[in-house]
Amino acid sequence: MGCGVTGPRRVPRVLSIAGTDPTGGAGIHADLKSIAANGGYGMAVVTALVAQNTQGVRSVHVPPVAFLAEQLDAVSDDVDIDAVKIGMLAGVDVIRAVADWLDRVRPPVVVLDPVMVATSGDRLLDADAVEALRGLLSRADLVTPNVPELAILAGEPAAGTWDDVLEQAIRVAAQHRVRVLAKGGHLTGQHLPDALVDPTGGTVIVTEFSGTRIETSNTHGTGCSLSSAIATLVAGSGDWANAAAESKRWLTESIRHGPELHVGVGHGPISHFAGLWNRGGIVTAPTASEVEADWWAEIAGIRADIDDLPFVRGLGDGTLDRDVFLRYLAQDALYLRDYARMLAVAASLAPTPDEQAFWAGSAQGAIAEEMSLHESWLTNADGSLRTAGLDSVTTAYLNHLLAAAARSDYHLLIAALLPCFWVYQDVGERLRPLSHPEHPYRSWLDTYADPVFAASVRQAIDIVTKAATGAGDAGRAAMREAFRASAEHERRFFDAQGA
Ligand SMILES: Nc1ncnc2c1ncn2[C@@H]1O[C@H](COP(=O)(O)OP(=O)(O)O)[C@@H](O)[C@H]1O
Ligand SMILES: Cc1ncc(COP(=O)(O)OP(=O)(O)O)c(N)n1
Repeated sequence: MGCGVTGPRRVPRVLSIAGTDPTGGAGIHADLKSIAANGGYGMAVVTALVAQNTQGVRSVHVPPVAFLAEQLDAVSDDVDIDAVKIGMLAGVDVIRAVADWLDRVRPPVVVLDPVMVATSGDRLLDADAVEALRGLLSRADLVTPNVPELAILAGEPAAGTWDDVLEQAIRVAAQHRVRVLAKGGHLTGQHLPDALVDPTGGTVIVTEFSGTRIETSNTHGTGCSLSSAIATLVAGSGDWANAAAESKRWLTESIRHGPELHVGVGHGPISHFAGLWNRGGIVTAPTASEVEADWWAEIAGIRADIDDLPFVRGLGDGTLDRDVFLRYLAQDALYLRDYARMLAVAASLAPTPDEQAFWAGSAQGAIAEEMSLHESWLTNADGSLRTAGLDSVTTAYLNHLLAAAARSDYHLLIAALLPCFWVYQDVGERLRPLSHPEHPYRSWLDTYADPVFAASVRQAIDIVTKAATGAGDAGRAAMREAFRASAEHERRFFDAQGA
């Protein structure tokens, strides 16, 4: 069985073919925001320039249709389009040009919002263009009419109840063999459902999405935004019902925050990015090197204290009592045995094969180091092993690591594991030059010259700081604290045996 590894998310490339709204609430402006808010890369081809604001439409200018065709070709000649959302089409000539282009390019997802009349009551589609618009239905995968638009597509009077809306949507869906998103915005009442009517599997499947009407006048561009969101999400997942459900959830959140924007005095826009902003979307993350500098500075005091410890000084100048040193190494060997286990847990939680291999390799390295300590230092003259039990300082350090591992939180665990690499190497860097042929701890000091160890410290720092950049503010703060606490345990570990 192949176990896939998640790569970077593919960003759907979504084209909006629609009119403009200089106040940014509807048309291509709303579409681009909606596409971005739902994780897509937005592109736009303008069908009509509309002088409008939150109070209404003042005039419409439709550029020559040949220029529309040029815009469409400019995009499709260059970009692989994952989804198209079609909004305001203005008139018959524009509809024909878009239909021709769709027939040539055949984008994989086409969502048609059959824009006919704005909230203000102003026409956005010529009266004689309705039949041409019906002709586009067969080229769409989903059509998203509001109540009056659905009635016009059905050639019937507008529905007055949700049940009537659903029946009308089923008739339109069956007649044109196209999915219809029936929307309840133009009905009255607290309950405000939408429903996906899907005839594409032979029988018509109706999936209803319940909702509650928000008391607000910020509903300008809701239809544009909803249809763009669905096009974007379905391009990513292929799941129409889920895309519609998620889009409605996002739209509801965005409608709720619309009034905070204070845009216009009429029907104001929705706040497309409110959810993102509220969840930290405009906070920039530090780079990995900024995290590295910040964390290193955070433990500067601990590092200075370590350098000053009698144990470390004695280790450097060779005056350290041998028995004290051996007690230290005995604890180190005990520590390494469990540290290797935590490294193996990190390997099991790692999100990529490279990181998995790194932690697994480090676990193996820690066990090898423990075994070599026994061989070279902890074997008594009679061949027996010098034994020791875990002291309280080693136990506390291991408990800190165990707690991080027990939470199965990869980020937290690797932050807690890092000081054993980094602080150890840092201390060694300063001790190593003190080594000389007669130094009693020469072989131990010289291990710090090992370039393989230096490379693995570098890799550990890179992995952990990169993970921290993507961990979010709270996650990064927790990682920093786990890192600091481990550095403090390192200090106590050096200090524990006295000197
Ligand atoms: N006041 C509101 N509260 C919550 N959702 C709304 C509100 N008004 C519209 N919606 C939602 O906005 C979307 C568009 O609705 P609708 O008004 O029916 O279409 P259009 O904007 O195309 O005229 C639908 O998902 C609908 O449920
Ligand atoms: C250029 C343009 N296109 C569409 C609309 C209508 O937008 P819609 O999403 O239907 O929003 P309402 O304003 O009708 O709720 C528009 N005004 N301008």
